[in-house]
Amino acid sequence: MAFRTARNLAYFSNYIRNYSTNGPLVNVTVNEKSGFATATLQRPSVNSLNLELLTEISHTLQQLEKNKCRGLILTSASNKVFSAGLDLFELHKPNADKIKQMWSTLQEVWIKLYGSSYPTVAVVNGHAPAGGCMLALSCEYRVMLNNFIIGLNEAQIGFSAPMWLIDGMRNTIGSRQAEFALTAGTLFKTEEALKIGLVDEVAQSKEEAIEKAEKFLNKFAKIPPHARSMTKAALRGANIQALVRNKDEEVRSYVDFVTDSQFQDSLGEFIELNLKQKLSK
Ligand SMILES: CCCC/C=C\CC(=O)SCCNC(=O)CCNC(=O)[C@H](O)C(C)(C)COP(=O)(O)OP(=O)(O)OC[C@H]1O[C@@H](n2cnc3c(N)ncnc32)[C@H](O)[C@@H]1OP(=O)(O)O
Repeated sequence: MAFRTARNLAYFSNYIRNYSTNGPLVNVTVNEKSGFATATLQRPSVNSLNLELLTEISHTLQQLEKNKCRGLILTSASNKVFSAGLDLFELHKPNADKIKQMWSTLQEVWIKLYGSSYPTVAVVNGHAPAGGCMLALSCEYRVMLNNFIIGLNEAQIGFSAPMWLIDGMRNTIGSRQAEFALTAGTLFKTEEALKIGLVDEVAQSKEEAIEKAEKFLNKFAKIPPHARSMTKAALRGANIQALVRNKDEEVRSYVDFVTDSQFQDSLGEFIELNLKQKLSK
């Protein structure tokens, strides 16, 4: 194929890069000029994290690392929900093998996103409870749109967030606020989240949020990427290593916990109370 113009060439290379990372549940576009990638979660209707979506996010992060991504903006195709967290219908009356894979892939996603060598921003353009908040917290910067909620509400559902996520929350909002928030399973409105430092900026539209995200990523334009990533690794490495050491044990105890009848009862009640779609009896 002959490239008649530089524009044609740029279009083709953009196509190749999109092609290599895109899947049905995560759309990735790369701005050839800035080198920034935008990964858009698009699992209808609320980007709940089932095994398929988690696997695709994990694959996307791996590809971005391999392609020496200059910066990532993580966002949602929905204008109401960034991500509703783990797929609660898949946690209810589960297949133990699938739950095992789900948790292990969730750990992988956190390790890759929290530990990425490139800078990351979450454009939180919708609600972000539990696993949705986890994705946003793994990024280095959060820009959130007004009138949504974000937080780690695991306690309300009947379990505790894992240690690595508690540490992420603590590092972001401080120990005292983290203790209040996690023990009560608080979901914060955008303005409240800004006040406690759970999000960094508020935007009125997705376009404005993307602009703010790019402005954050551009701060690193003159910083040598290896110096930036070494510093990030020094700051985040201990948390990652703690999970890596305990990965299999955590999966085992999580599977035991989720399959226990006491948790299943409390999850069933939560679903009945909070989600429109009722359980099939
Ligand atoms: C994260 C790492 C460690 C911790 C591990 C796990 C923690 C978790 O992630 S557990 C998941 C916790 N998630 C929640 O508590 C969110 C529950 N959902 C909501 O609060 C609301 O749905 C939400 C605020 C996200 C959106 O509200 P609405 O815009 O009003 O939408 P609906 O409530 O009508 O929901 C639309 C549609 O989506 C289904 N849904 C919502 N959340 C989930 C979910 N987590 N899993 C699966 N499905 C979900 C809901 O049932 C509706 O379905 P339909 O009735 O078929 O339309």
